[in-house]
Amino acid sequence: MLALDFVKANRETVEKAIRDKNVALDLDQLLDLDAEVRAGKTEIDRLRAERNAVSAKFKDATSEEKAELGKQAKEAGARASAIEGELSGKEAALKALMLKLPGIPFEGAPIGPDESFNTVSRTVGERCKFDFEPLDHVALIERNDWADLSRVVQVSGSRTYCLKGRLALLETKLMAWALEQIANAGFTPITVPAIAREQAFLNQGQFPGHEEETYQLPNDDLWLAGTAEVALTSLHSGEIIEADKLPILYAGLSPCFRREAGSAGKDVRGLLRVHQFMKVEQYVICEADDAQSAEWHAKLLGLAEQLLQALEIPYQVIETSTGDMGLGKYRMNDIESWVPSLAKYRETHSCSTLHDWQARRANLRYRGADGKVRFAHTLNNTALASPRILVPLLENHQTDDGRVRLPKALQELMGGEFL
Ligand SMILES: Nc1ncnc2c1ncn2[C@@H]1O[C@H](COS(=O)(=O)NC(=O)[C@@H](N)CO)[C@@H](O)[C@H]1O
Repeated sequence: MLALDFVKANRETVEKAIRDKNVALDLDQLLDLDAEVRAGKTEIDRLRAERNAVSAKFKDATSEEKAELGKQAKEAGARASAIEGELSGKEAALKALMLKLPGIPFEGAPIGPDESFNTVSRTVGERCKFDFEPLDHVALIERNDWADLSRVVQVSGSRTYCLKGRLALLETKLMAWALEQIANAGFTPITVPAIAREQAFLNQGQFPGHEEETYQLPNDDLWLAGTAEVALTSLHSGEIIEADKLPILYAGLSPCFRREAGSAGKDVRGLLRVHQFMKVEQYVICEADDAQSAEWHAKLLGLAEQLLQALEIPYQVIETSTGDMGLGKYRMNDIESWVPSLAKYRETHSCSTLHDWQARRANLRYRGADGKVRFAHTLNNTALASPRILVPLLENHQTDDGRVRLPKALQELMGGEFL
């Protein structure tokens, strides 16, 4: 969401963001509707004032004057409620259009309609050269009986899995390890429900627009979130946070649910793209200061890179294009990890700065040191998401006899050199 006065004062910038982010939004229609709503409210106030002025004359009026005054007051009141009736529809339409206003992308973002315009910022880590034919993660799993990817389908349908044995243990320890690493960086570990109300999805930005990617619990008017970001964005909604309590830093652990409605046929083999997964999420609420947001963006990215370096997974950092970063983003850097069997880097992390775009939607405010109340800034990044991270982890560390040598950071966790 953007402030209307910002939109009016920065018309060109907003129009450019609408174009660069491929948003179907007619700014004239939005501003005309806003003008109609404001004119309607002014007219209602005038009519109410007129009715009050008329009523004030009642006490000194003669009986026939009273009849006339009563008629005038009734007419003014009827006119005001008629306008009020029209207004409620217009205000709902205005709110729906306001929710489609894009966050202004930062000037360094590649301008383009989709991910083909993304650029690589940096590549880190040597891609391993195997002196044997490497297996893909599914073959490694089957060889070591580390998951059930087939019989579970008759129970839970496609894109579901059971991790088994040491791989099941590894996932649980990985989540705890990631949570602890981010907690050691000063973030408060917090477990977060995937169950959330519709308003939380509107606040975070998943709605309107991505309802079909979200599992719904219609009997309870609830939905299942695909990321802890949904609940964390609304946890402090409606509060006015004191400046000395900022930044609020959360390391959010939650199950994540995604319908992957638009992904038919994509990544159908194995663990890359599933309906339910676990994720540790880095989340920041900070003051409405672009420099602070930029610092936190770099910090969140750095923490994710630290985890990947500890897991000894080669990766690259992506500068995401205006058309690919999503409606509310100011900036988004994905991190893509090397997947040998695909001979490709695949996204495992996504780091975003949103300035106050989510905070306006979530009514997330703070009182600055100057006493002024402002909307906060929010940022988020993946710390680790499993089972997707298991794909590069298993494949990059496999040995010629189909075992997996654990990176040092995990050997102690798992009590041995091999998974
Ligand atoms: N369907 C899926 N199956 C497995 N992992 C997934 C799936 N969807 C997303 N992920 C993992 O979750 C990470 C974050 O997802 S994201 O949509 O890109 N971004 C977010 O959710 C942000 N809140 C940052 O975490 C992805 O980088 C990927 O590692």
